[in-house]
Amino acid sequence: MDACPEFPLLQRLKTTLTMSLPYCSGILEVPPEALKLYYGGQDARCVHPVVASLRLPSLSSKPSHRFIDLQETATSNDPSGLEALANACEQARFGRGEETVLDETYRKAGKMDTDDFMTGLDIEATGLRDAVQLGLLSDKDEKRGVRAELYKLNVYGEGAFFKPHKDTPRSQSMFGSLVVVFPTPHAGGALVLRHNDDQFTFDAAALLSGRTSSIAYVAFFSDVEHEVAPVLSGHRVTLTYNLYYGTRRNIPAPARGLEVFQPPHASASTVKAALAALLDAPTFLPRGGTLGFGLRHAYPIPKVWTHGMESPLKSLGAWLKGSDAALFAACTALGVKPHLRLVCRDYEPGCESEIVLNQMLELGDCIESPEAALLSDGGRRVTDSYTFTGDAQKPWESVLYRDSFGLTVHWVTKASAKDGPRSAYVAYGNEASLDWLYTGVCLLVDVEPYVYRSGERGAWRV
Ligand SMILES: O=C(O)CCC(=O)C(=O)O
Ligand SMILES: [Fe+2]
Repeated sequence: MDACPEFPLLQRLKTTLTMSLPYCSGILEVPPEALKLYYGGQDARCVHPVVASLRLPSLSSKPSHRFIDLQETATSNDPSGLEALANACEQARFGRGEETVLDETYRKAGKMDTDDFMTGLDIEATGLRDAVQLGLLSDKDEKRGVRAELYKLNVYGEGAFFKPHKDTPRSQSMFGSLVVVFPTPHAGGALVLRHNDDQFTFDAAALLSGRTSSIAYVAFFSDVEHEVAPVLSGHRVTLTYNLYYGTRRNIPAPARGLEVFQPPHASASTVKAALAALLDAPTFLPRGGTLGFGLRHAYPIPKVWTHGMESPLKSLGAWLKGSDAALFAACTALGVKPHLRLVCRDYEPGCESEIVLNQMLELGDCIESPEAALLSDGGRRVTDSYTFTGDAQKPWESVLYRDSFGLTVHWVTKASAKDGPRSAYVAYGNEASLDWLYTGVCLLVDVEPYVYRSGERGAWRV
């Protein structure tokens, strides 16, 4: 019999939570003003959408000022507004070597410069900039912040395309591009991305089908080659933004109305499906147990904890982001309670066991055995600790500590030992010395025995 038949399911869950991609994509529901577009010469940028909408009749009577509600085009059969927008565009050029060239065998599309139009889409207020930051920057870079600079409006009519290329970085801090696709009726025009040996397709026409108040977005790093396949019918209207590293900032949880497709870890429904498939396997933890996940993002937890400070775990649930938020939501949706905990290990040289805490402790200044102090203050020892390796030959790496009162934890992803708060204590060995209790933050999930979870309460089946 296969030693670990649920291996592919574990692998899927781990990959879902940790996979890093060179791009992110999704759909965002936006307010009506975000789909309003003013164009037609220098003055278009000076027209505030609210003021402009009051003055529409006089505006539209002037041929140099035009307005289009892209939401209306999504439901009407009259393409004249989109044709007028397409006609107001110039032919798009592109960079070839040192030059900017026009070559319709390589790129066929219309373009408008930022001086000549004004979009009602506010990428800050709608949460789009945050979605890009969350989806594209890894754990290590996530606090760098993203600044998005509007670059062009493009209209790809029937037969328009853009052959494979990489975007020209406009400065050293430019690291990528963001493309927003409006819900205008069109077919074809998928964006194909290539990176190393991987290929990804972002088909906005398919993603937006049946939606009138959403935009589709894709953001990718500058080293990603990409091409726009020919548009088969209709008009593909896009905004492109150059992405720069910005100033450090914390990012909030995903915006309302945001549906993330990539990366998978930022989508609660993808994480839920992967976790549900694992819990549905009769061979996985047949007698129940505890699943452990290290949090993958950094949080504004005070680094040094002293007695009297608020519990660092108290408000963390509301702060979770990206994969952590998705995992928490997925557990809740499946009816398995996620518990945020601190875990410490290696606090004593040579001792590899872990102790899980539900609050931070201050050990004080006369500690001979920090381990005993932690255990007497509510800490629980992980007596059987298994870490998923991702290696089919030896799926679990285990550390067993013979003690029948502790916890058995199966770590799908491991908590980094030092990303939580820490507190100082004086350890007495041969001589007294200042030492630190280091903690990591993790999420523990109690899994019921298979007979219970597969019964009536197996509500996680999706
Ligand atoms: O419209 C797209 O999806 C990509 C456009 C593009 O590659 C560009 O403008 O450089
Ligand atoms: Fe491009």
